[in-house]
Amino acid sequence: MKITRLTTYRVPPRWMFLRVETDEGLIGWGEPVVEGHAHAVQAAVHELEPYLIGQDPARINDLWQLMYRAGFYRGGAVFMSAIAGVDQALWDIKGKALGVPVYQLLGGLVRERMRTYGWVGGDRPSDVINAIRQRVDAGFSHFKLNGCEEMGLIDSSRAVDTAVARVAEIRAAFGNAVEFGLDFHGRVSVPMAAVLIKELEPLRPLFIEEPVLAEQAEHYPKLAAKTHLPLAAGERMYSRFEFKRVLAAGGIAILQPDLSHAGGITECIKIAAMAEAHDVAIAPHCPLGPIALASCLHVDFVSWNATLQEHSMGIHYNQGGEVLDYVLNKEDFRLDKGFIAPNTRPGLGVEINEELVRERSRDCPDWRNPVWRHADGSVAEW
Ligand SMILES: O=C(O)[C@H](O)[C@@H](O)[C@@H](O)[C@H](O)CO
Ligand SMILES: [Mg+2]
Repeated sequence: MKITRLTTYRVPPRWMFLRVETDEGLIGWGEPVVEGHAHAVQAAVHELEPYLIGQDPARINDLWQLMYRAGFYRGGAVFMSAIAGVDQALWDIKGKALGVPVYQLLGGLVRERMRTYGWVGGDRPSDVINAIRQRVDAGFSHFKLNGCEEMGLIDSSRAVDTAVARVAEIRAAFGNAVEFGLDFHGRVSVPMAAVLIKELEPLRPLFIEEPVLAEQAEHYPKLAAKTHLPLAAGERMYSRFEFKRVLAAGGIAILQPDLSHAGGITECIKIAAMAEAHDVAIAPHCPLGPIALASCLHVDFVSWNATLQEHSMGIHYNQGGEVLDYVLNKEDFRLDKGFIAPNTRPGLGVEINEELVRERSRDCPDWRNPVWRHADGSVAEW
């Protein structure tokens, strides 16, 4: 079998799908995208074509190394997301060719169901109580919300108290019947993270995500030494070569590689194994579409240390498109009180509505995240 064509489709709300064709008629789908940079990733995917066209799609490991090493420059969000989408599509083809789901190719199930969580509260986490109540009434118990709005390098006790008060409302309304991660979203500086985490401790969030920006990763161990709250990070790290340093330094209890940013299934399986060796959990990051989510779940179902899976159903970013819009087999993504069962279809298990993908890709608006500024006019981390 040989790879014959790569076609990319930028689709609302902010995703990109990759369709890989073969000379035997088998099609594989991937989701290479960095939110807000779809055009860059689209170019990076098509730059990989000389390494892929005419190649045997079964040789996933060799093609992964070729895509990673042959172009001399490597790593980073754009290149690794391009590789991720191709990798996902190659696993999809392999599973379809052999008639088995990808998790079977990776050694089979380690669990019967996987716990997931969704977002509440939006960019500026307001009205989370009603959002959580709706989800609790539907049987869900695990969520994530932004831990704060923009935060100055050195900010005030009022800013800290506002963030803490919102979380206190959740505990007051639901007690410990719910679990939630607080995403600092890279908005919090190293000094303010220590202050904010300390004030949040009594409210016992399940984890603190991106307590500081990935470029401040050397501070993770120091922050972890000051708190008992589990720290989580990974959505802005793009290969096992980045994760190895974080694991060696310690401080992170939950790694969150993104299956569409960190090199795909081939790479994230390796990251999961490295994490397990350090007694670190994985909770793959996934604010994206169905192919990314399916890829996460195949890694979850074969990784003993996978604990939580993010999904983007109902996420505040999904204006103009929802996770299952492009999926024909919606029933395979049903959440039962937040848990999801393994998808037993061959490959990744996503039956793509190709006609809708082509239609929605024709005039797909560019999504960009908002640009925030502090009161003094300086750029704020979003
Ligand atoms: O944890 C999460 O889902 C992420 O922080 C998410 O909010 C961002 O990655 C967003 O997708 C960037 O455009
Ligand atoms: Mg996050």
